[in-house]
Amino acid sequence: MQVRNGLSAHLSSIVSASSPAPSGVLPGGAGVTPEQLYDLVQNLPLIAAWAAGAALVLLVVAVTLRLSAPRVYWFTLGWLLLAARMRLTWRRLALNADISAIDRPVAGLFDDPRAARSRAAVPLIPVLWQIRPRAFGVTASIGMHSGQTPEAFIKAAEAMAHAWGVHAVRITPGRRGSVDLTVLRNDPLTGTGAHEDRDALAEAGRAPVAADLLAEIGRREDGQTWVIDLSTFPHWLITGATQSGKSTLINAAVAQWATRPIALVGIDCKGGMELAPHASRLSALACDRTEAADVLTGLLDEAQDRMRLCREHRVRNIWQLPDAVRPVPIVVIVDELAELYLIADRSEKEVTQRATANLLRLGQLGAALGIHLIVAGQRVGSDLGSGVTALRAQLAGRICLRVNDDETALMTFGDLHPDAVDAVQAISPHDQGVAITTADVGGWIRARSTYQDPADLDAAVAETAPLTPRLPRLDH
Ligand SMILES: Nc1ncnc2c1ncn2[C@@H]1O[C@H](COP(=O)(O)OP(=O)(O)OP(=O)(O)O)[C@@H](O)[C@H]1O
Repeated sequence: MQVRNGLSAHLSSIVSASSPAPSGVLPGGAGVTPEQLYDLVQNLPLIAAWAAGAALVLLVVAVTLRLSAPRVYWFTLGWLLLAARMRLTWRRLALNADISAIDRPVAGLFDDPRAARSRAAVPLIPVLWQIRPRAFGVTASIGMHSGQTPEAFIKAAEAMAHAWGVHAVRITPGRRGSVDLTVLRNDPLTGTGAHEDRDALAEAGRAPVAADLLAEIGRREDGQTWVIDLSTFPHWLITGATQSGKSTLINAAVAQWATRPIALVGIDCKGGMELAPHASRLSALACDRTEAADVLTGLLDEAQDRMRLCREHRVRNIWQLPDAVRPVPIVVIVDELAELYLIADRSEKEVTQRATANLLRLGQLGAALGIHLIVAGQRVGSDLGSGVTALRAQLAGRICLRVNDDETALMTFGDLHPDAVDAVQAISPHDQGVAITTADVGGWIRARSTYQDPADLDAAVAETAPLTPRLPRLDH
């Protein structure tokens, strides 16, 4: 009660501050008597408690809003916080990222040139203005100083994204003397929105359980489990010299997919030796190029059947089909890619062309139709023909174990992550099972497969033979 009286006295003091100052006011004409000041000091703990309480309530409201209504949160508070961060960091960012201009002293007509030279050069910070909220983030403009060009700002875009904790900053030249900023707070393609879509589909029972297509194969150097997740990267290229640990890694993944309702198809043009131990769990196994061409033709027919089914149900991929009609996913393992592409004599030309064209077509169509490619090779180079480069473009997931030639390292990572090529070349022959692999964040990472006895893996796969789905299109 005493506290309340104190606060009301303080409030009335504020009201009375606008009225003529009574006798005994503090010097300076602030209109605050020593009694009022005493009251104010007395009530400081209460005012602090109120402020802390209000801040806490605001925080709870903000967090709740952010979780339950992200859009409302963004347009009320989120963008203001981002704008404040942009303004607070702008000066330091401009200096560190080399986007400030220098005001060099110039001698005037009547100045002494030596005196002008002795004056210190002053950095000129470009003007950040017109920060406006948008659904994807904010837009803003930067007013450049004379002598500045948009290129310097384009180079600094990544530094801006880091300083402001956003997904990306895009810079476009604006009106003369300015550049326009588009600040994307999340990756609109893979951010929370995409996960929400997937969650919604999963709830409706129309999305694959992510774990169905995900195989755990080892550990990454950031401590996370190394996985091949076909729902993130539908097709994979795996390269590695002999004895680098390729088969161990692929077999570990196969042993997990084999326990699930997934069809496995093998293409092993070296006589089927590598995949032979899994034969009882494979829906089809091709052991030479002619068989490979036939199996791939069958898979393409299967892809066309699935396309027709999707069309009939007016959906864009098999995961949106009703459970009752949804076909099983198919994982096609191609061991030793070069065997499929290299032609020994002209008589093999037609069959090779058929096989490689079908493989490429599957890479282009397969992801939405639940047909996934795991393509492995000791050596993958441009000498295999332009078809290999076209196929590589479809294989977004990459794993490169130790290789014996630079070109294979370049073929595996040179197009997507040139900086990963050096990391591949640093893998020593003693590092069996160590690889550079595609990562969802950061592009690539070092990882090591978990070594499992091949005999154990073969036995585990053999036990799953009764689960083998039949693919009528591959029955010959
Ligand atoms: N993750 C691992 N940790 C430790 N050693 C491993 C690992 N993976 C493989 N190795 C070792 O490397 C040897 C070769 O592995 P693997 O057969 O998988 O290689 P590969 O690349 O398939 O060789 P090839 O092409 O000749 O068949 C294995 O016998 C094993 O001793």
